[in-house]
Amino acid sequence: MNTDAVLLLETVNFAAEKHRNQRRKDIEQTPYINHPIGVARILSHEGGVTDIEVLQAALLHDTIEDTDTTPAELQATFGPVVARIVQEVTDDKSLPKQERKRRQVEHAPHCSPQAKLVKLADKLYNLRDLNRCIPVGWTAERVQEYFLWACDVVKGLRGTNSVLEEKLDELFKQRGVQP
Ligand SMILES: Nc1nc2c(ncn2[C@@H]2O[C@H](COP(=O)(O)OP(=O)(O)O)[C@@H](OP(=O)(O)OP(=O)(O)O)[C@H]2O)c(=O)[nH]1
Repeated sequence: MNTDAVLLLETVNFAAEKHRNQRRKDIEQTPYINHPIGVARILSHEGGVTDIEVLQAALLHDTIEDTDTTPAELQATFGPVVARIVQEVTDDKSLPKQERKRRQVEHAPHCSPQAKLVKLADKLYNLRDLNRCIPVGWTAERVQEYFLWACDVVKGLRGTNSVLEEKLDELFKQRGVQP
């Protein structure tokens, strides 16, 4: 097997173990790992991304934010570039939600191109997921607010991958959100 395939298997296995007890917020309680795998697949399959470190960071993108994984652990296991990309896309969960959301909008234009790719694919996955089914307890207004906020974040990520950006724009248009 080639080196990239071995690396991706190691990475997806690490993410699966870290997220093993977590579920998505949908009624079916989909295993959480479906999300990072789907984000990495959007990048490779739709975005044409072949940079292995970006694909690894996509698989790991929620490990620091949502599990006991530390930046040092990612650095030791996957190297400094992957660890840095994951840190760039990690929210500080100790902050109040509105402040976290505000910081994402503010921070987006200052991310590296690699982190911008992960963020674009993450938003595309989550918006498609909202179209597929509404998370338990969410109102239609909350869904619309997520679209509006995601549009603001994406504004700061533009000029990174035209295919992903066009697909996001189509979703915003369907919701009447002005990109
Ligand atoms: N659409 C959808 N999202 C789900 C589902 N299950 C979990 N999520 C996650 O919920 C988050 C969005 O929910 P919010 O209420 O806005 O944020 P919060 O969980 O961080 O407080 C996203 O994570 P995040 O890391 O905060 O991403 P982002 O909000 O920074 O884009 C998304 O990945 C689901 O079934 N459908």
